[in-house]
Amino acid sequence: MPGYQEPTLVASVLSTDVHDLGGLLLELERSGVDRVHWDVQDGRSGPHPAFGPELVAAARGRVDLDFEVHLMVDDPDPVLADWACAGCSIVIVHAEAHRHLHRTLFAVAELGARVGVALGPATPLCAVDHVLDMIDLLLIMTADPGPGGQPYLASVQSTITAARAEIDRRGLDVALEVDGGIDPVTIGAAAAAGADVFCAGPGLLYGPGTMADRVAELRGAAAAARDLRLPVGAG
Ligand SMILES: O=C(CO)[C@H](O)[C@H](O)COP(=O)(O)O
Repeated sequence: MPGYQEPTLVASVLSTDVHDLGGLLLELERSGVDRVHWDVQDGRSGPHPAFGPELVAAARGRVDLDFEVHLMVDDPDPVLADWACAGCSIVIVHAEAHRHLHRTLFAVAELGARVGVALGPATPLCAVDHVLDMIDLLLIMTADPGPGGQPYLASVQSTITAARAEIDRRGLDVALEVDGGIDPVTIGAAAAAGADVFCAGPGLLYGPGTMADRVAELRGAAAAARDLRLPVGAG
């Protein structure tokens, strides 16, 4: 199945006390998480100002995990370089923020970062139709921008399904990420719809059991749902 990857697990650290961040990053690395997701909200597109690039640059040297930044801001262009230079290998901007999305995505690529575009839960897939062939990652929000701990919006399921179908129809190498309300049950729904990258926040960081247990449970649930999609012998 073109572009359909092994499940990638991404940890959103939005809900973390910055004083605990160093230890948490090391624990995430030990537990087998694939990368760290930094949520940036400007008080308009998303309600809470969170991390700045200086803090992320300081964290960059602490772990080998990949970093991605999710810019939930109305005007990301002035800060793209700050985040790429802070060590975020994937820079994700919102399609809703732009009249000139191509220009912003070219700017991300020129900075040497992988190019990501996000859709809010109410935004239809056609908002990225014209850029799908120039991005590395499409992030579909399965909760509104805001704090962690919101429920998974099942109404977004059809957007995930449509995105997977379009990526495969065009034979594109675009990772399909979901973000918001991901838990051991909803991760299966998202994987069954075709997502292959799963961002989870407080449930992954602070849920029951050890972090390694939670990582294994989420990854296992995603892989099981993914395997149901695959024809026998593929994978
Ligand atoms: O984008 C986000 C908030 O806008 C977060 O990544 C997301 O909410 C993570 O937390 P949870 O897994 O609890 O939904």
